[in-house]
Parts: sequence; structure tokens; C-alpha cells
Amino acid sequence: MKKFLVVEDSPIVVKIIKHIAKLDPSLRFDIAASFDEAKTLLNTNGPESYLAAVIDLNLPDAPDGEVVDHTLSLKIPTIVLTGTFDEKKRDEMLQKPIVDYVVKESRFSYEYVLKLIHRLHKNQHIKVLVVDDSKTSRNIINAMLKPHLYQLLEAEDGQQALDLINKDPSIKLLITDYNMPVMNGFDLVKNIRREVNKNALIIIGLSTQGSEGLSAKFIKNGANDFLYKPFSHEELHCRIIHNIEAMEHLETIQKTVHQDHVTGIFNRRYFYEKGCESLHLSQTSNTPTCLALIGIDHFKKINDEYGHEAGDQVLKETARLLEQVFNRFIFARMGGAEFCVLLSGLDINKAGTLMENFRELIEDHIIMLDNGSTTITISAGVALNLNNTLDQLMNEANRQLYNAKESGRNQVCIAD
Ligand SMILES: Nc1nc2c(ncn2[C@@H]2O[C@H](COP(=O)(O)OP(=O)(O)OP(=O)(O)O)[C@@H](O)[C@H]2O)c(=O)[nH]1
Repeated sequence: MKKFLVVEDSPIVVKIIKHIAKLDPSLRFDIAASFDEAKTLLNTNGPESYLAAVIDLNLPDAPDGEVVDHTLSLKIPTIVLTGTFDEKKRDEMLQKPIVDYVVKESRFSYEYVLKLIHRLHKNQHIKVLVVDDSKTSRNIINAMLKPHLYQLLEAEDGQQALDLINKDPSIKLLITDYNMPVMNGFDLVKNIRREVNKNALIIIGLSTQGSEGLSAKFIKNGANDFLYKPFSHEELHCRIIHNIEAMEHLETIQKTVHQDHVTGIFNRRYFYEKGCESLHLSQTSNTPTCLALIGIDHFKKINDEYGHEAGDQVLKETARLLEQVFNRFIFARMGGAEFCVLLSGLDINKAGTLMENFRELIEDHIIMLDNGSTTITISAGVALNLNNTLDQLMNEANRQLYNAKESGRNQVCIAD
């Protein structure tokens, strides 16, 4: 993560920021105690080296927030961190394209600022689509979003937006007006929700005051949230953050549910979920598919000889090589020392050859352990899908794996 710039003359505040930031090694920052020092740092390092600036409003050589104008002119996302409770000053600052205005009240204020910095870092990867037929309205919303570093896209009506969403599934947030030609915001939401659920794309509906029934209608038909125009920068920002954080929590939960805790690759649950879908697709499109079940030979001996942690390292290294070779397929650790790959698009000969190559790669690979090094071998069973269920295919591959083990291990057995 890029570093951030703190412009602050109070040693106590600097000490608190340093203390809190120390708990998170990904946070790096420079400190300037005055406007002059800030200018020197910015000249020396270049404004592009800073993700954001955290600025105190009252500095000896800049008593009226002059540093804020300077960092904004350099297009650095700027967070005001001040001891000033003055409402007028706050309103004046919020008229500028700053990220946020935070009052130094307690340690939570500082934690909030550091959370904002993490947010800015993540926002750089979040695509936001703003849909409004009025160029002026789009410009206003974009100006509010820009300081938060989102990747911004625009559409003039619902149909344009729908086309963009269909073309680019990585769009995470859609902010749409209601009244638009060609396709209004309401129909846009209904159309999107036929394909994309609330956890994959956040939709925030907008409309002018006076259309009170619209908010409930928007939300009932699939929008995550709703705002009446005109809204403040802070209001929009809070709604977006609230929805994005909810989406990220869900993504973390989904990832945990589908991830193997030792190797970090997908687990059996994921394999069955995705594997069933993929098998169904290949059957309807008449595409050949094979399943390979792989077992590390005599894995128990590794645990016994080098210890359980070394056993874990062997599993991780095997998983890493599996990921390297079978990246374009669905693969997972099934449990113990067993891994599985669904080889979609490959006939039995190609699948067998690929698995044989993988067996050789493993055989020749030296695995470095904390307490030495070792080599391993694998056995594998490969089965071709003949309109089977995933369970049937798995059973056949398992029979072949058993044959490979019984025939002396370090070999690939293929179903006739
Ligand atoms: N280190 C480590 N060991 C594990 C883990 N999960 C299961 N094991 C151990 O893996 C061993 C099971 O290995 P098997 O696949 O039966 O291997 P094996 O019987 O030694 O070898 P083959 O007969 O060739 O299949 C058991 O000793 C388990 O305790 C894990 O997450 N980490």
C-alpha cells in the first residue's frame, strides 16, 4: 500500500497516530510538522507517492487550512483531522472535495482516519457506474465520488447501464436516477436483478423529493438503498460505505466457507458446488470432462518423520503446484492428503497426459521444510464423465486412485 502524509504540529497527536498505526504494518506514512515541511516532502517524493493526506487545520505557518488547498491542488485525497468544533469551518471545509472531516475527540477518531485510509486503498479497485440522463447530475455525483478514488463509469440511461453491466461483471456499485429516457431507473433495477443478486452488485436508487413512494418501490424491487436529491457528500459517502462494507463482510464469509484452512486453496464444499454446475454445463454442451483424484503417497510417514508442521508445508507446496498447473480448472483439497481436479474440456487421453506430467513434476520437485527438505510422490486416478453425477465420477476416480496405490504408488491410473 502507498504511504500517506500526516501534516500535524502536535507531538501528542503524532504519538497517538504512530502508536495506532504501529499495530498495522501495512500502514506507512511521512510526518510534516508544518506547511513548509509538507511542501518539502511533497516536492522530494512527488505527490503521486501518497495515497492520501491527513491534515491539521491549524498549523503555525498555515493557520487557516491552507495545506488542505495545497494537497487538493495536487490531487491528493485529503482528510481533515482537526480539534476545531466550529460548525462554520466544518461546512466551509465540506464544500471542498475532501474525503472527510474528522474531529479529534478520542482515540476512535484516529482509528477512524486509519480505517478511511484502508478504505481509499480498497476503493481503487471498486468500479462504480453512475446512471443519470443529466450530465450536470452525473458531474455532481462524480465530483463527490472522485476524492474516494473509485474507478468511475457513466451511463445516460438504463439501457446503456444494462449493456455496461452485462459487458463488465466487475462493476460493484451502481448509482441510478429514476427518471430517464429509454429505460428508467426502476426498470433498470428489475432487469439487473433477474441476473445479478444484491451481494454481487450494490444498487443505490436516486430521485428528487416529492416521489416518496419510490424509495420503498426501488428497494422492494432489488435496490440495496435509496437517496433523495439533493444529498450531501457525507450522506452519499456514508450510504456507500455502509453497503460496500456489508458486501465485503459477506465476501469474507463466503471465502472462509469455501477455503481450505491449511493450504488456502478451495475446499471440498466449493468443489462440489462449482463442480456440479460445471458438469451440468459440459453435459448440456456435449463437452468432454474428466475428474482426477490425487493422493500424496505415504503422507503419514512425512508427519511421523518430520512432524505435523512439515506435513502442512508439504500440503501447501503440493497445493501451490496444483494451482500453478491447473489454474484454469476447478480444483480443491478434498481433505487429508487428497486433492481433486475437474478437467473440463479434456478427453481422457489429454487428461491422463496432463496428470502424468503433474506426477513427474511432483516427483522431481524438492520441498524445502523448516527442518530439512524432502521429495514426495503422488498417485492419481482419472475418470471420464459419461453423463454421470459428480458423485459417480468421484467414485470411479477413487477406484482408479485405489488401483494406483495398490499397484505400487507414484503412478496415474485411467478408467477404461
Ligand atoms: N500435517 C497434516 N496431516 C494431516 C492433515 N490432515 C490429515 N493429515 C494426516 O494425513 C494422514 C493420512 O494420510 P493418508 O492419505 O492416509 O496417507 P498414507 O496412508 O500415509 O499414504 P497412502 O497409503 O499412500 O495413501 C494421517 O496421518 C492424518 O493424520 C493436515 O491437515 N495436516
